[in-house]
Amino acid sequence: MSFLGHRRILVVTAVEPERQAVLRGLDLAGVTAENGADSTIVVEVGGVGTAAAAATTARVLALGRFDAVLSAGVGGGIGVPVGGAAIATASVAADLGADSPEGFLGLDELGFGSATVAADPGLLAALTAALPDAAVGPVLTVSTVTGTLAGTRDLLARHPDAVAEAMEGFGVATAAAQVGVAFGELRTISNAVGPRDRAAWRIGDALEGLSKAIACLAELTP
Ligand SMILES: O=C(O)c1cccc(C(=O)CC[C@H]2O[C@@H](n3cnc4c(=O)[nH]cnc43)[C@H](O)[C@@H]2O)c1
Repeated sequence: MSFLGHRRILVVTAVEPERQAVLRGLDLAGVTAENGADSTIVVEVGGVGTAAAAATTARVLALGRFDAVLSAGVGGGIGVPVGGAAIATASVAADLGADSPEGFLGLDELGFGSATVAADPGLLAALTAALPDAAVGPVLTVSTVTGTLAGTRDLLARHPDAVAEAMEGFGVATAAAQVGVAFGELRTISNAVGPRDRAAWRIGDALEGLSKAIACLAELTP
């Protein structure tokens, strides 16, 4: 059996409710995920933020049992409605750099490497085929959730094609790239990126969307 065209896939979520949503989706499709030695799919909680996500991903990938990793969870939508899905063409560390009177200077401009990790083309193709209604574009990874109009405008000016914002993708991607494992990112939308309105977040809708998306992925897999 395979999942998304891969023999052994690791799914990394930030928090346990996201892991449970992924497991419900697999269950809906009749796929069993266990954190055991023989599983096709293993779902791990990595923690919130890039450091925890990268460390967890690196630790689990070091077992050498995986040929793909998917960063999955809820996220802020950029032109994508609550409950909808966003698939990353790349994960971008959008606030990794330096501020300056002239504006933000990213990692690339500073000469310290790249703030972008592209999704694996095969994994991206499998995700978009299974989820034809999902938005497809760069998914931004931030350390601080965007919460002001000025911050939103700055971010969108720098990343006009971005479809979502979350806090882990770049960390998972960096760990995957270092060991040559295929990487992808899937987000379902809990809130719009914009001025902070925590009461408007719909985590439940996004988790339900995540379960449905994962079920679609599993059903499409031969
Ligand atoms: O209420 C808050 O201020 C708050 C601050 C930090 C994190 C949270 C979470 O709920 C973390 C869970 C998870 O959610 C992802 N997420 C969801 N929406 C966004 C967003 O608009 N921008 C960035 N990340 C978002 C993120 O990946 C976290 O892991 C709440």
